[in-house]
Amino acid sequence: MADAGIALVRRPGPRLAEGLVTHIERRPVDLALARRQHEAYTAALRAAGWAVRAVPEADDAPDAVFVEDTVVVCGDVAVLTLPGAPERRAEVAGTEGVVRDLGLTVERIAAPGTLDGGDVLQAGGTVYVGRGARTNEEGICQLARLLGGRRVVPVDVRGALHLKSAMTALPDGSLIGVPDWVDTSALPALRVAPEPSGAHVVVLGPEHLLLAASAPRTADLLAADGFRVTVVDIGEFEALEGCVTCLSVLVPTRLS
Ligand SMILES: NC(=O)NCCC[C@H](N)C(=O)O
Repeated sequence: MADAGIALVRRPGPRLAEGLVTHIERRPVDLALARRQHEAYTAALRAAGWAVRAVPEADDAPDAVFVEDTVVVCGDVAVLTLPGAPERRAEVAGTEGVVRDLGLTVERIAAPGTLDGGDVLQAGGTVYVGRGARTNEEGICQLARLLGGRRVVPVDVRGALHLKSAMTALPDGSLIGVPDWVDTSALPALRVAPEPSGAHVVVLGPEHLLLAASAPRTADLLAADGFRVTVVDIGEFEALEGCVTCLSVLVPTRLS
């Protein structure tokens, strides 16, 4: 059964260990283990009802596995990004082919705008966009125009790579994360995640969440709230500042 929608993923390439690190110390990455972790992550999406669609691999792009950063899907519109890190811009072409195949309306961020998908958090009817090292004001303005009609709220991010490194949303649109990493004055209440990696929650279904194994206290907290919580070990991606959110783009089934 795969009725939740389509999940875009991209397998880790041979140069994964060369991926960018900004806020953490570089440590070695075990490519074979990363590939196994990615398969388990993909299996968790499938088990939750998502039809997994592979974006063509991009072997020369070490960070290509973090496919979320290449596109923002909002309703029927797919906005191809212009990643803030020049090293990552070649990743977008492969994603474009797939979103065109899905029949989405394709738009794109253009220079001098920059925008990473990891900075875009859709929560309820609001689109929060992180303003920081990877996403600039011009990128946010372009996104707001392309998503015309949606409420777009810029949020300053400090000390974290992306907005979704710092906070994500639960199925009811409420926020969970690390208050020190975002300008909370732009936000409604932000529930404090007991550990930093608990800031990253993927909504697999109305009562089903995906979390990293490195966030056991957050997993317990959300399970106590009544959520079904699936946990995956993504340690080799966390070594490159990745999280559960950035390894996929979920395109929910549109009900008509
Ligand atoms: N959305 C995300 O959180 N993406 C993680 C990207 C990690 C990658 N090493 C980078 O620095 O771009």
